Amino acid sequence: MSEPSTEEEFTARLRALSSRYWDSHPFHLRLHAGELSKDELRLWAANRWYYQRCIPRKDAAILANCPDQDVRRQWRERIVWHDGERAGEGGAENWLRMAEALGLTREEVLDERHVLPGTRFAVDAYVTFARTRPWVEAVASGLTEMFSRGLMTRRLADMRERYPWIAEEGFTYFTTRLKVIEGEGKSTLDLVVRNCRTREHQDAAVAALAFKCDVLRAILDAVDYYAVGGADRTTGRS
Ligand SMILES: O=C(O)c1cc(C(=O)O)c2c(n1)C(=O)C(=O)c1cc(C(=O)O)[nH]c1-2
Repeated sequence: MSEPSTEEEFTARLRALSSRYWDSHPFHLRLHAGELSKDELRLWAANRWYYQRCIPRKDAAILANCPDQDVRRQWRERIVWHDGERAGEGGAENWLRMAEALGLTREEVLDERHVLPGTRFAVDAYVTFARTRPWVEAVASGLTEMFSRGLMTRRLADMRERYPWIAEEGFTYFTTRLKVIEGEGKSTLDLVVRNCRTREHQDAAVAALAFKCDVLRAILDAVDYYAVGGADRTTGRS
């Protein structure tokens, strides 16, 4: 069996996956350049909703699989952040408000009528991964968040500038997310490094992060196909 990487080498291997992250996806490039129509932005928000909705279930699967009380105490905060302490609060609620600011009704987002098959398959694969893999691999798969801060900061600035018709309340999801993201990314990285001491575990964590990058890109592939081609969502034909 190979020797484990040092902490620095292991961290560098994880960070190197940033090239596979969804910031460079053509759909994100068009979003940032201000090139999306209102319908395309709505399709994006309604599909991302399915990801947002499933994240707390993914995190609950991690809790269920994790025997370490300290880790569980730290991790459960994520579920509270997304679901809120009570109805009408939390990240999921703020995502819905953004969808409304883009012109969608709450009902059409909640009933998932715009969620594309590719989005559903990709997001469901992420939840299944967290349910079925060791908890530390599932935690490692969430490390895409290390890469998300720069992207989200740019997205917020570009959307405010390039889509001035979006009301400021629509951006609360991103402004509040940005406040927690740096701390979460760093503590998640520490957790993965501390708990992956063999080469085998380190390789599994790198593979988990690569898998997650593919989940995210698959969501945008689905949205991009229907947005660019103007394909009919029931037949898939242009
Ligand atoms: O807007 C983005 O680009 C972006 C990316 C990611 C990510 O990289 O996984 C997350 C989020 N946003 C996000 O808002 C969020 O709550 C989140 C949770 C997770 C996760 O895997 O647990 N990723 C992300």
